[in-house]
Amino acid sequence: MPKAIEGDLVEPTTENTNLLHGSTSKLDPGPLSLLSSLTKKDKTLQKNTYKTYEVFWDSPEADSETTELQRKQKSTDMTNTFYNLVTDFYEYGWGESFHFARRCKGETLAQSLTRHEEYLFASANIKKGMKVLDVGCGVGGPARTCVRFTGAYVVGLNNNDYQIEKARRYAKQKGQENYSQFVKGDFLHMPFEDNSFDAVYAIEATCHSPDLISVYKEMFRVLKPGGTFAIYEWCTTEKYDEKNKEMIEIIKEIEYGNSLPKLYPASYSVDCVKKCGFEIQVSEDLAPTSVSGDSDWYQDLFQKRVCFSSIGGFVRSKFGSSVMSFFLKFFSFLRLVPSSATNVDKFLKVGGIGCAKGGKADIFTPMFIIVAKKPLA
Ligand SMILES: CC(C)=CCC[C@@H](C)[C@H]1CC[C@H]2C3=C(CC[C@]12C)[C@@]1(C)CC[C@H](O)C[C@@H]1CC3
Repeated sequence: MPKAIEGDLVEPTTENTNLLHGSTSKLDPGPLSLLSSLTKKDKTLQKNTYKTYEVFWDSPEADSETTELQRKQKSTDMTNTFYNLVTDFYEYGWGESFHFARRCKGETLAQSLTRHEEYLFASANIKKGMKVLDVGCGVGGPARTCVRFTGAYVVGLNNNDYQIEKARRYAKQKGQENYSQFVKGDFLHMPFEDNSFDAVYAIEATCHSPDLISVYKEMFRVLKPGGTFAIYEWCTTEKYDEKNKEMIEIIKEIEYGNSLPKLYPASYSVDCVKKCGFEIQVSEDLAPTSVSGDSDWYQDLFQKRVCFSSIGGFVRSKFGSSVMSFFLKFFSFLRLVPSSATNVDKFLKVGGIGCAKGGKADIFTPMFIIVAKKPLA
C-alpha cells in the first residue's frame, strides 16, 4: 500500500480506516485516552480525512444548494468520514452512548443516557427472546443497555469500521458476545432479509440519512409484520422559521458540526413514517416533558461551573474543554498529534454550541420519539 500523500482526499474504506486508526480501536479509558489515542493515528491520513470532511461544507466554487446536493448524494461517505474523526472525542467527552437525554436531579450523565434508552425500549415493548435491530449503533452503548434491560438479542448495524471494532471489543469486555452482534453495513441498503426482526430502533442516527423515507423504508422491510419501529429523531420544531436568518445559521451549525445532510421538521418525519406503511402509536417531542428540577438536554454541553466530582464533568465544562483545546494545540505543535485534531475539536464545538443554541431557542430537538407498528397484513 503506497503511503498517503498530504492533501489527497480519503475514501472511508475499511482499508483506509484501519490504516488511519492502527491499533487505537483497543479500549483505552481514562482522562488521557483522547491524547494517547490521537498520538497513534496515521497523521497524514488524519489530516486528509479532515480535509475530506471539510470539502462537503465549503467547496469555494459551489453555492449552498450544490453543496447540500453533494452532501445528500454522498451522505454515506461524509458520515463515515465524520465518525473516523470524532469517535475518540465522543468517547472522551460523552461516554459509550452517542446521544442526548434530559437529566433528572441527582442523576449522572451516564445514568440519564441509560434511562433515556430504556424509555425507548419499554415504549417499543422489547422483550426477552426477541431479535432486535439497532440502526446506526455507534460503539454499541444503547445496544448493551437493550441486552441488559430487556434480555433481547441485539444486532447493531453501523457503516463505520472503527466503531464496529470498538462495539465488538466492548461487548466482549462486558460479557455480551452471545447476546449481541455488530454488523458493518449501510442503513440505506441493509444486509438483512425481509421480515427478519421483531423490533427495529434507531437512536439519533437516522438524521444522517440524505432523506428520511429511504432509511425508514429499509427499517420497514427488515421488520416482521406486527413488529415495532422506535426512533429518537433529530428535528426542527414548529418554532423554526426558515426565513429567519439567525435560526437558519443555528441549524447550519448543527448540520455542519454533526454531519447532517439536512434537518427536517418533526411533522415531516412523522409523515415519512406513515408513508412507509407504518401505523403510528406514539409521536412526541420529549424535550419539553420536564419534571421540576430536571435539566434540559443541552445543559451538559459546556457547563459554566466546573464540576470536579467526575472526569466527565470537568471535561464537559467550558474550562475543561479549553484545557483540552490547549493541550491539543500544544501536542500538535510538538507534532505528537495530527494538527487537524485541533480543527476537529473546533468543528465539534460549533456543532455542540449549535445544538445548545437550537435547544434554548426551542427550534431544534434531538429527542422526537416515534413508535409505530408494521401492520400484520
Ligand atoms: C451526531 C449525532 C446525530 C449524535 C451525537 C449527539 C452527541 C453525543 C454529540 C453532539 C455534540 C457532541 C460534542 C461532544 C460529545 C458528543 C456530542 C455531545 C464533545 C463534548 C466532545 C468533547 C469535545 O471536546 C467537545 C464536544 C462538543 C460536541
